[in-house]
Amino acid sequence: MENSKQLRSWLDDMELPHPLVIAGPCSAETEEQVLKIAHELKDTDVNYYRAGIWKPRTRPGNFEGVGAIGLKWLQEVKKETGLKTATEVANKTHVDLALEHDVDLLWIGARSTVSPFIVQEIADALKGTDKVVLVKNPVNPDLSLWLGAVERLHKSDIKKLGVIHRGFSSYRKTKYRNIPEWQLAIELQTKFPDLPLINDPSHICGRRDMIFDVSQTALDLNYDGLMIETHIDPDNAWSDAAQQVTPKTLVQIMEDLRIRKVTDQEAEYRSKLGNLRAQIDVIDNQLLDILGKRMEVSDQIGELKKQRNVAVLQTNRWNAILGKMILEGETKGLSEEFVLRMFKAIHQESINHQEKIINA
Ligand SMILES: O=C(O)C(=O)C[C@]1(C(=O)O)C=C[C@@H](O)C=C1
Repeated sequence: MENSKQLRSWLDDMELPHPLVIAGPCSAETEEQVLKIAHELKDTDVNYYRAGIWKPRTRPGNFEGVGAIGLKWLQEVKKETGLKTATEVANKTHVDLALEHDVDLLWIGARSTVSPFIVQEIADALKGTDKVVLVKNPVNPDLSLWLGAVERLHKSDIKKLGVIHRGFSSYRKTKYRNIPEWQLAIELQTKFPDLPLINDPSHICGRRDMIFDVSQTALDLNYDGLMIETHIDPDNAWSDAAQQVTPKTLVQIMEDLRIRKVTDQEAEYRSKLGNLRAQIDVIDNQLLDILGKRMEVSDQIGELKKQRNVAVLQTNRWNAILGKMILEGETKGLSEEFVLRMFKAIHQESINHQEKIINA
C-alpha cells in the first residue's frame, strides 16, 4: 500500500470545519439510553454516533454487549437524528449484521488487530464496501501489525480507510489506561501522511479528567479526529464508566480545544521559522559529530577490552553514567524519561561497536 491523497478523500469530502468527531456510549445498553444520548448529540460537532454492540471484555462475566438488537436501535438513531452510525466488528457475523443494518462506519478493535486471521476474515466479509472502516492500533506497540491490518483491508478494495490510536497495553503502571507512545503515531503519519488518523482519548486515559489534555495533544500532532465515549449517566454505565463523559462535557471539550493549522504562510512566521530551523539543522549535525566521536572512544575501549579479554557490558560504570546524566539532564530541562531513552540507545550502539571489535 502506498500513501496517496485519495486515502483521505472520504474525510476531505465531508468538508468539516473541525476535526471528525465520533461519540456515543461505550456500549449500547437499552434502546432508551441509546436514543437519549443520540438526541443530546444531535446538534453538536458529532459526525458519527458510536455504540458498542458486541463488547470484547478482558475477563468473562462482565457485560458483553446487547448483541444484534442494538443495531436496530442504531437504525432508529439514524432515523430520528440523522446522525451516521458506527460500531466495532470482530468477525464475519458482526460484519454481515452491521452491513444489513446499514451501519456507516465500522472499526476493528485493538484485540482483533493483533490477529491477522481475524483481520483477514473481516476484510473478506467487507470486500468492496463503501462504508468507512477504521483500524484501532493493536494492543502491543507494533506498527507493522497495525499497518498490516490496514493493508489487508486495502487489498479487499475498501477505499474509505483510516486508523484509530487508542494506546498500548503495558505491564508498567502509569497514569494512562493504555500508554499513548505518541512516537508510534508520528511514525505512522510519516509513512502515511494522508491516512486519516483518529485519536481515542477515552481508552488512552481510562478516566475522564484527562480526556481534554490528551485530545489537545492529538490535535497539536495533526490528528484528523477524535473518538470520545459519551454517556448520559457515565457513572452508571454498564462498561468503562470511569472514562465516559456526558454530552454536555463533550460539547465543552470541543469548544475549548484549540484546532491547529497544518502550517501558515504569513511572512514573518515563515521567516522566523526558517531561521530557527536553520539553527536546528546546525545543532543536529553537531549532535551526530559528537556521537560519532563518542563511538570512536568506545571503539578504543573495545580494543583495550579485547587485549585483556574483558566483558563488553560494565553495569557499574553504566549505572553511574545513567544516574549522573539524569541529574545533569534535569538542570537542562530534559525529562528523566528522555534522558533514559537517549542514553539507552547510545549505550546499545556503543555495545554493538565493541561487540564487532572484540569478536573480529
Ligand atoms: O566504560 C566502559 O567500559 C565502556 O565500554 C563504555 C560504555 C559506554 O558506552 O559508556 C559501554 C559499555 C559499558 O557497558 C559501559 C559503558
